[in-house]
Amino acid sequence: MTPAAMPSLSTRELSIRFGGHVAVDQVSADFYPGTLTVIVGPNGAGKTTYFNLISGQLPASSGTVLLDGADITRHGAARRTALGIGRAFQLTNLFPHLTVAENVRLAVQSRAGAGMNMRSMLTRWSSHTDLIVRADYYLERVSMASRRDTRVMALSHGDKRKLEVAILLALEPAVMMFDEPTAGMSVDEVPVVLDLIHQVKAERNRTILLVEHKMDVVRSLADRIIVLHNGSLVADGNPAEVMASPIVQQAYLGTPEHA
Ligand SMILES: Nc1ncnc2c1ncn2[C@@H]1O[C@H](COP(=O)(O)OP(=O)(O)OP(=O)(O)O)[C@@H](O)[C@H]1O
Repeated sequence: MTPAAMPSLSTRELSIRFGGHVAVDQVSADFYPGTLTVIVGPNGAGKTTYFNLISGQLPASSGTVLLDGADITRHGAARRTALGIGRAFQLTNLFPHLTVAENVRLAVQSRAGAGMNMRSMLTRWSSHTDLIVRADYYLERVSMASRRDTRVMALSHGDKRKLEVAILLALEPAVMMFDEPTAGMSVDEVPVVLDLIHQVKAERNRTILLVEHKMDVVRSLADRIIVLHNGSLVADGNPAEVMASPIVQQAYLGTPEHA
C-alpha cells in the first residue's frame, strides 16, 4: 500500500450502547487525506453519536478508533484535538464576551502551544504581531475581517458559524469534522462556507468528515457518502452509487423532508 492510500482515520467495529439501546453499532470505515466524506441518515440514526465517538466526547462501549494507524480509543477529547482531530461544535466552543479576533487568537495560540514549551511560546509570541496577523488571515478566509472587533454575542447566527470555521482552520487539524456547517445560515452566507470547505480540502490534503441533512450541500461537497441507519453503516461509496442504492432511497432519500 502506498503512503497516499493509507487512511488517516479509521473506526473498527465501533459501538456505543445507552442502556439497552445500541446508538452506534459496529461501524467500520476508513477516511483518507484529500477526501470529503459526508455522513447522512435519518434523525436518530447515530450520526452525531458517531462523531462524538471519533472526537472523544463519548467513550466507546467497544471497537477502536485509529488515527494514522495509532489506537486513540482511550484518549480523551483534548488529547485527540492536540493530535489533529478538529471539530466545529455547533457554537459551544465560542467565548461570547470576547471579540471575534480574540476568539481566533486563542485558537492560534492553542495550536502554537501544541508541541511547544512555554519558553518557545513566549519567544514566538512576544510581540503578538504574528498572532494578530495569523488570526486576521483566518478571519479574512471566512469573510469576517470587518467584524474582528465585534463581541461574539452580538453576531448573527450565520457569522457565529463562520467564526467557528475560522477557529477550526486556526487549529490546523489533519482531520476536520463539521456537524451541519450551514445550519441556520442565510442563503447568501451558505456559499461562503461551502467554497471555503472546498478550498480547505484541496489546499492541505485534509481528511474532512461532515454530517449533513441538506441534499444540495451533500451533492456539492461529497467525494464519498456513508449512510447510517439505526446505528449501523448501511451504505458507503461514491455519491452517485450511494444515492441510487435502494437501501438509501428507502431508508433516507425517499422521505420528503430530506429530498
Ligand atoms: N447521551 C445519550 N443518552 C441516551 N441516548 C442517546 C444519547 N445520545 C444519543 N442517544 C440516542 O442515540 C440515538 C442516535 O442519536 P444521534 O443524535 O446520534 O442521531 P443523529 O443521526 O445525529 O440524529 P439527528 O439527525 O436528529 O441529529 C438516538 O436514539 C438518541 O436518542
